Amino acid sequence: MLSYRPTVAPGSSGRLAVLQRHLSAVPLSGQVTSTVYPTNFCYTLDNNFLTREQRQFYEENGFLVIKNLVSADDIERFRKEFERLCKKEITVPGLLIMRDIAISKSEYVPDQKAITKLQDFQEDPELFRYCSLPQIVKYVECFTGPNIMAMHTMLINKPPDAGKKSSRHPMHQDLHYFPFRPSDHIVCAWTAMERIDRSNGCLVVIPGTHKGTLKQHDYPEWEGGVNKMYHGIRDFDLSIPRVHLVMEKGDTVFFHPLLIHGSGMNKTAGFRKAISCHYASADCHYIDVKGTTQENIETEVVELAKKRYGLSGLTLKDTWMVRGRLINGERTNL
Ligand SMILES: CC(C)CC(=O)SCCNC(=O)CCNC(=O)[C@H](O)C(C)(C)COP(=O)(O)OP(=O)(O)OC[C@H]1O[C@@H](n2cnc3c(N)ncnc32)[C@H](O)[C@@H]1OP(=O)(O)O
Ligand SMILES: Nc1ncnc2c1ncn2[C@@H]1O[C@H](COP(=O)(O)OP(=O)(O)OP(=O)(O)O)[C@@H](O)[C@H]1O
Ligand SMILES: O=C(O)CCC(=O)C(=O)O
Ligand SMILES: [Fe+2]
Ligand SMILES: [Mg+2]
Repeated sequence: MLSYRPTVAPGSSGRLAVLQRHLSAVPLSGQVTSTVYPTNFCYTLDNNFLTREQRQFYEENGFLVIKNLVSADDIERFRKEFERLCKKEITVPGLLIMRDIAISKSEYVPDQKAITKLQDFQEDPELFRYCSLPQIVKYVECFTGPNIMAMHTMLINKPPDAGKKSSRHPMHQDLHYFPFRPSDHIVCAWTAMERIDRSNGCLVVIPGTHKGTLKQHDYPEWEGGVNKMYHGIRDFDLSIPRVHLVMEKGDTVFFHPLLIHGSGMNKTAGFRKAISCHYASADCHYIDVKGTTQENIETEVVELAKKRYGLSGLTLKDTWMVRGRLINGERTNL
């Protein structure tokens, strides 16, 4: 059985040392049991696929790392497809190609290497294969139940930092972007396409924050600029201990949409790659975000849709309805 050892930010407090010991001790993958579980789990479902340890870990921490879940062959295929898209050998409806703010504002002549992220690849059959990989969907079902929608897809190509620290992703909760609930039936799968550690900007999480509420998000006040829509938690206290998820190629983390996370600066010369999908139960329902902390992101997304597609009068809900794709079961609500 494999076990998972995170690294911990400097200045680890006693509390964090305890957490680290806890994290290292827990076996996280490889076993399917038919144990009957007690009923006090609220973030995972009773489908007997996760081990009791895996369930307990997710319940307490809001994330679960499964080692070596995606094969090197599949990752190679995603990488090739990414290159074809960057070189514009193919075009895909709805695909959003985003450059890093520091690169977009510089004299730098953009080539495929200037791309920081592909979003909304649901119409690209090769990349979308990621979202349907059976070994991923098996885990997803433990959080969403059998009616599964792929709501949001990304291939993140974190560039070498251009010296402005804009390759960082501020600490945030993904639920800020989502006008659907309940949050416990939403989960992100994020797969490392190569080894990812602190040198190239790994995911950084604050364990247990999935038990909290959705916080106010705004643009952080970063001197070197912030990428479009990279909102962060307002007045975020950086003294709170963070856990750095060091992952090998193919390792996959499943995490709750309220889990506070971000990613560090890429200090290497390479483009750090990860592929991800946010899934939700098709039985979730849309909410109106007017008058909530999510109103600011709705305004931005709606403005962008207007600029790109000339459509006015959209809501955040509309932009998600068109992107969602059924993966399993029945498309009931979303
Ligand atoms: C859970 C999940 C949802 C969490 C997240 O994914 S958070 C991040 C979400 N991010 C996004 O959705 C990013 C969306 N990206 C975009 O909308 C686009 O890439 C844009 C930023 C609008 C740029 O697209 P496009 O218009 O095609 O690019 P152009 O090169 O023509 O530039 C147009 C104006 O936009 C600026 N720009 C380009 N890239 C960025 C950037 N990364 N951040 C901020 N501003 C940017 C660019 O400088 C230009 O500005 P002006 O010269 O018009 O003032
Ligand atoms: N000044 C800041 N304001 C807001 N968020 C920050 C700030 N500095 C870092 N962060 C965020 O904190 C998270 C983790 O950053 P951290 O510095 O711990 O990781 P790192 O850069 O990968 O590692 P290292 O500390 O080894 O450089 C990232 O999401 C990053 O964007
Ligand atoms: O840096 C990454 O790979 C993760 C980014 C992220 O958390 C997001 O786009 O929501
Ligand atoms: Fe995120
Ligand atoms: Mg740092």
